[in-house]
Formats: sequence, structure tokens, C-alpha cells
Amino acid sequence: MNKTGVSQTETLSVSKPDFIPCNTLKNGFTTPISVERHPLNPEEPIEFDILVGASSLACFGMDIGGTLCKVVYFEPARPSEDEHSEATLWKGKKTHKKIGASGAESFTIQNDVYFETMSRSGKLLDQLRNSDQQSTAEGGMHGNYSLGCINTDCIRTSLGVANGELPKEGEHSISYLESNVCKLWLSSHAPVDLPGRGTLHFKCFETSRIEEFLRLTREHSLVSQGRAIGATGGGARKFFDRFFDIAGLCLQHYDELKSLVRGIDFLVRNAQQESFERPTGSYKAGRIQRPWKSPENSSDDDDNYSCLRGKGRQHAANENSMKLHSTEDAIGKSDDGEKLRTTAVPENPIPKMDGNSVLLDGSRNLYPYLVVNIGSGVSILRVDSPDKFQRVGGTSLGGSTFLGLTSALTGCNSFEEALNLAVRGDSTQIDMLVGDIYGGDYVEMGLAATTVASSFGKLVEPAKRDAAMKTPEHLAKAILLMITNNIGSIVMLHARASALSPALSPTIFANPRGGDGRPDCGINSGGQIVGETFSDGAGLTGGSDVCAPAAGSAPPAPLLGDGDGSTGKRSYAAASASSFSEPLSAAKSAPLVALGDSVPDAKEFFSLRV
Ligand SMILES: Nc1ncnc2c1ncn2[C@@H]1O[C@H](COP(=O)(O)OP(=O)(O)O)[C@@H](O)[C@H]1O
Ligand SMILES: CC(C)(COP(=O)(O)O)[C@@H](O)C(=O)NCCC(=O)O
Repeated sequence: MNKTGVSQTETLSVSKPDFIPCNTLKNGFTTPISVERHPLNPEEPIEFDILVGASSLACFGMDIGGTLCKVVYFEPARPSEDEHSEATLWKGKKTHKKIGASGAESFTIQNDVYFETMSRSGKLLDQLRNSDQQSTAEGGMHGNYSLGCINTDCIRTSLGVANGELPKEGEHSISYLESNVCKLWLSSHAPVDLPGRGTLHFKCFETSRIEEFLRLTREHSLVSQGRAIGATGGGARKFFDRFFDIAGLCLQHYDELKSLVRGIDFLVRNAQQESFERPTGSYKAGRIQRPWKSPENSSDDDDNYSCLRGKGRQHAANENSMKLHSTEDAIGKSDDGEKLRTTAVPENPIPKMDGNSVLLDGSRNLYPYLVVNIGSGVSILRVDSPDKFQRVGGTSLGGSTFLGLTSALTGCNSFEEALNLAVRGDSTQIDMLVGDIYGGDYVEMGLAATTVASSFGKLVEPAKRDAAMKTPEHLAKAILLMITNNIGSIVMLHARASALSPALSPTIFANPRGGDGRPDCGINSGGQIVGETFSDGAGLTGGSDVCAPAAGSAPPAPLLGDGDGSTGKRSYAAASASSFSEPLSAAKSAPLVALGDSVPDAKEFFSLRV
């Protein structure tokens, strides 16, 4: 028997569904949060309508990657007392209603999608304990699926803030929840409040703890059993059986790279303020942020944009930002005490700029472009249209290479620690530079003395190796530089192969929002875009995503980022076949060295998911 008094065998006495490797459920049912294609229009605000029709329980999606498991859930606004008595139905017609001892209501919807609405008046854990799980099993299975829902009250309670009445002490394991669920989350974005709609939450934990997550999920009924949860990433396939065996949950698998491309497309079309561009010229010139604009929609405020070039653009950008009503989002506190971001619909998508940001003209054609998704490993995709892309390459030297190598060499215990080490490091103590070999620039080949000739090359000397082992910060910095250089080089080659561009400026672009911990917009989890990842974030998609325009798209592609690629600050990198005209050799080394030379940038570069 579990803590709810329902026998586990009883609740799991349903047949395990088959893995469904497609975007449509067996019965043709699709999750309600879906993205309509909209014409590219920079004036169009974020399409909040995607959330219309969400159930009265939170919608729940996951990206189960090789390293991090990103979780996004949407908690609809609480219904008023009136609404509360009439359970919110999402789709279909109520054909059966059952009210359990707890007041939890269960419905079977005409289209056979089982639905359940929990009372939200408090006494949450009582409800969980008494909820009619047998009914859940009956309604939720037998070949039917419903959108995965998570009881966010429970999560919130577990986070230490009860909404409504606290459960009676000792009755249920609030302390257990606090000490376990809380600890599970590795990090978290501030929730995003969509006024009148609800709140989006972004969490993540280490994929290696997936079984722990599943046990907690089951023990505390965080997600109703028998539900299908939209999930992407390799883990959605690998752990398909474990989800069912441990937690009684069905995963509806969505391809991660398809989801990623879809998410980027969503951002570009619906959240221009989430598209960024790296300026040509020195990486030290500061971050450049410009909402991407399609050519057909660029005329109206081109002047507006062009006046933002050169001196005074910052002023103009700030002036523009004054026109927004709450575009610089109101930051408040959510019930669970986390910083809450209220996302208002801007009158004008131009965001307020921070000190280093400038706004560029954005009359560009987006396609084709490259996406470089830096997760555990790195995938490079060529995107030709919203519906057409191919994986053109990748590299095994990715985000987890940085983390794994740094941990092994320095003994650090977390990603944050690794980055903090790198911030303080000097990679020239570790790397062999062109200058170490040539005594200066290798002018004929366009190689500057400061270009890394051989990563970790100095450690061939035993004395230097011994010294290096005592300076973990130098090691961390050299690892970061090596990996980002490598990614940049490979990206440039792919961009060149795809773009046939004579000159290329791979530009690593990270965390355009400046690490303020605000979440990304356009989270794409379980193939369903629910708002702001994965990074990471929903995006929850990959850690850092790199975009570069491919063939024939002369101008830089937008950088699509959330600050998190789902962590407090998901970061994105961009390699753009822009208007650079440097010799290839220079183009090759400059931006790569630049990334590593600018530790904050490098840090942001790898600041991924929640
Ligand atoms: N808090 C964190 N813990 C671990 N890795 C993190 C964290 N924040 C960012 N990262 C970086 O993100 C990478 C994982 O990126 P992600 O896109 O989630 O990959 P995957 O989907 O394969 O798990 C890690 O290898 C690491 O470099
Ligand atoms: C296998 C993956 C698609 C998984 O994605 P991830 O979880 O790393 O985001 C990715 O790690 C990858 O593309 N690795 C590089 C494989 C290669 O050498 O091309």
C-alpha cells in the first residue's frame, strides 16, 4: 500500500502502453498547448493564446537529456469560487463525474480522455491521499491518454510555501517533500506569470536522478498516474519503461531536434524580443540585441531601427522601451517565494536595452540557418524552413565534456563551480600559443601570437604540468576555451559548407539578457511549446543553441536565446555568416579566442538550463 492507502499493484494494474515515437497519441489526441503558425511579424507579441484551453491542472512536459532533465509545467490561474464548483473542462464533454472523499473531482471526457480536477481550496495533501486513483487508472489508461498534469500545489508545498491550508503536521510528509523534492531541483528559473492565464514553471535536475524523481512523483502523486507526459530528449526513449514501472506514467515521446527547431521557429515568430544578434567587430563591443524582423515587415519602423545605429542608439532604445507597458517585466514574488516574472504584452516588441546592448537593423531573411545545440554533446542542424531541417553534423566535445573534464581535473563538484573557476583562470598557463612557438605572430598565415596553437600543449612539460595541477582555475579556463574553440571551428566549417559564404564570422553569443536569471521565452518541451528552454529551456531544449545563417543568407541570423537555455541563464551561441570580410584565418581565430578571452562571455556561453 502506498501512502494514499491505494495499493500500488491496484493502481498499476493497467497494461503498459507501447512506445509511441511520433507526435500524435494513439487515439489521435494531441496535447492542448500547440503552436499555430503565425506570419512573421515583429509587431506581434508573444502568442499567449497558445495557453488557451489548458486544463485546470498544470500541463507538464520534460526534456530528458544526457545530463539534465528539464521540467516545465504550466499552472493555470486559480479559478474563482464560482468556476471552482464547475470543474474546468478542457475539451470534450463531461460524461461522468465522481467526487471522491477529498472533494477531488474526476471526469471522463467524451473523447475518452480522462480528466481530473483537483479541488484547489487547500487541504491539498488530504486530496492527494484520498484521490481516486483507481478511477485514474481506469480512466487514464485502456489505450487512452491525457495530457500529463502535475499537481503544482504539491510542488509548491514541497517548496516550502503552502497555498491554502497547510496539511496537518505529521500526516503527510511535507518535511519529506521539502527535503527531497526541493533537493532534487538543481536550479530553477523564476516562474513566469501570464496574467489571467497562469504561471509557467521551469525546473531541472540531473538525469542521473531520474529514478529518484519518479519515486517521488509516485509517492506524492505529483503527477496523476496513467497520464501521458510529453517528453523529449534521449531519456524519453531510454526511460520509457521506467516511467511506467516506477511511477505509472506514460511518456509521449517527441523528437528533441524537431522540437528544438520548432521552438526556435516559435521564438522567431512570436517573441522577437528573444532573438539576438552578435555585432560584427570586436566581441568586446558589447552585446547586441535586436529583435529579428522579416523583410516584409521591416519597413514601418526601419527608421526607428536605423536611428538606433551609431551614437544615441542606446538612448533611442531606451526611449523606445518607455513606450512599452511593462515590457520590462514586473518582478514580483510568487506564492512559493520565488521571483515571479510577469510577462506583459508589449505594444512594441523592442525590449529595453541594458548598458551594453544595442539594437540593430533587422531586415533579414532567416532561412536557411544553422542551429548548434550545445547540450551534453553538440548537434548542428541546417534549417531550411520551419518544417525542413537536417542534422548536418555534431561533435562529442560539448557541454558535458566541459563539466566532466573540469570535474575530473579540478575536483569541482558542480557546473557553477566549474564556471566560477574558469572565470578566474588564465588559459595561457596551460595552452601553447602561436607566440610560444613562433616568438610572435605567424604573420604569413594570419595567426596572431595569442592564438592557441595547442590546447593544453604546455602541460607536456612535467614542471608546468605539476604547476597546473595546483591551479584549477587555469585548467578550467583552458578546458572551456578548448571546447568552445572546437565548437566554433566546427560550426564555422559547417556554416561554410552550407552557406558557401566566402567569409564567415563565427560569433559566440551568449546569454543576451545578461544573466539576470530571467527565463527564456519559448520553452519547447515535449514538442509542445508552452511559453518561454530548455533553455534550457526550455526550451526546454538544449543547453546552448547556436544559430548561423547558411547558404546565401548574407546577414546574420538571429540568436535565439533565453537567458537559460533553461538554468537561470540559458545561453545561446551564434555563428553567423555575417558581413565579415576578414581573411578566413583571422575569422577562424578571432571569435574563438574572443570567446575564451572574455570570461564572462565564456561563462555565459555555458550557462545553460535552469
Ligand atoms: N546546473 C547545471 N548542472 C549541470 N550542467 C549544467 C548546468 N547548467 C548548465 N549546464 C551545462 O549544460 C549541459 C547540459 O546541457 P543540456 O542541453 O541540458 O544537455 P542534455 O539535454 O544532453 O542534458 C551540461 O553538460 C553543462 O555543460
Ligand atoms: C546524441 C545527441 C543528439 C544528444 O543530444 P543532447 O542530449 O546532448 O542534447 C548529442 O549529444 C550529439 O549530437 N552528440 C554528438 C554526436 C556526434 O559526434 O555527432
